Amino acid sequence: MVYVIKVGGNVIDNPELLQAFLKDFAAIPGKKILIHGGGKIATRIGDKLGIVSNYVDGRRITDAETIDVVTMVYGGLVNKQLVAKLQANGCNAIGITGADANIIPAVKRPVKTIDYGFVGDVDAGKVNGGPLQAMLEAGLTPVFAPLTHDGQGQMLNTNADTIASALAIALSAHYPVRLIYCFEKKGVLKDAADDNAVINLINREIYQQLLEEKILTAGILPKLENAFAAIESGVKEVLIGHAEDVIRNTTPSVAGTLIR
Ligand SMILES: Nc1ncnc2c1ncn2[C@@H]1O[C@H](COP(=O)(O)OP(=O)(O)O)[C@@H](O)[C@H]1O
Ligand SMILES: CC(=O)N[C@@H](CCC(=O)OP(=O)(O)O)C(=O)O
Repeated sequence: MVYVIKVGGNVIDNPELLQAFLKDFAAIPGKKILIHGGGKIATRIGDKLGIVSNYVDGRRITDAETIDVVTMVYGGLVNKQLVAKLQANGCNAIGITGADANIIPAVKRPVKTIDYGFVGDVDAGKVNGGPLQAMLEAGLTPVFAPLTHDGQGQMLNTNADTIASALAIALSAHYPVRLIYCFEKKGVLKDAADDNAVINLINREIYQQLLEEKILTAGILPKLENAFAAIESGVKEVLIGHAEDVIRNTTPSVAGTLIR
């Protein structure tokens, strides 16, 4: 089993939670990949530079100045800090973006009603799993920043949940894969204000119902859409759960929300 694990910005932003998560992640035996977000840190550093962040439907409008900020923040600061902390925990991490070894080619999102700027759309079928497999077989743990490229020299900003799903799909051609979304809630909640109202299982039918009841909002929607995309393209299991439960979620007795 290969574990493809995504950790979100709210965990990265919380030093204690992050430290505990990285220690647990490092302790997971076998082949694994980490994908990180960092949207909040990019916003903060952008603000310091006078480059204000704008979002539409949870996606950052990435103009020419913003792609430079996110390339620095995700590909540099966040990625390398995570790698150094994993190394300190005995995990042989290698930090990369989707441009490295051409693992994630993407297409700049076409302008329709909204111009997202340098945002990359990924076709999971075009992900190059080969270099990833070579790293895993060499005992390395790839750590991905949420960045892709257009093959013509331009870096692109891609949502980290989408990258995790695309990498999980590409690897599922070679290994059984469990995709785990780790964030600061115990799972998908039936009531966003009640941290204990975890929905244990979501299938397409339940998902439709939850959408109609308007229980799901903002941040959780891209996670679920990417989770279903993964399940429907060969990924064996997808879990959405708390970063504190990451070890448990690599065992059969899972905590959080299972997507089926
Ligand atoms: N039904 C729900 N269950 C869990 N989280 C929800 C729900 N509806 C909205 N959310 C929000 O979605 C957020 C997660 O999205 P996001 O911040 O993008 O995650 P990440 O930290 O992984 O990048 C949570 O912090 C939570 O506030
Ligand atoms: C295109 C787009 O929106 N990209 C995201 C990438 C970072 C991300 O996904 O971070 P979290 O997982 O912490 O939300 C952004 O710049 O915010």
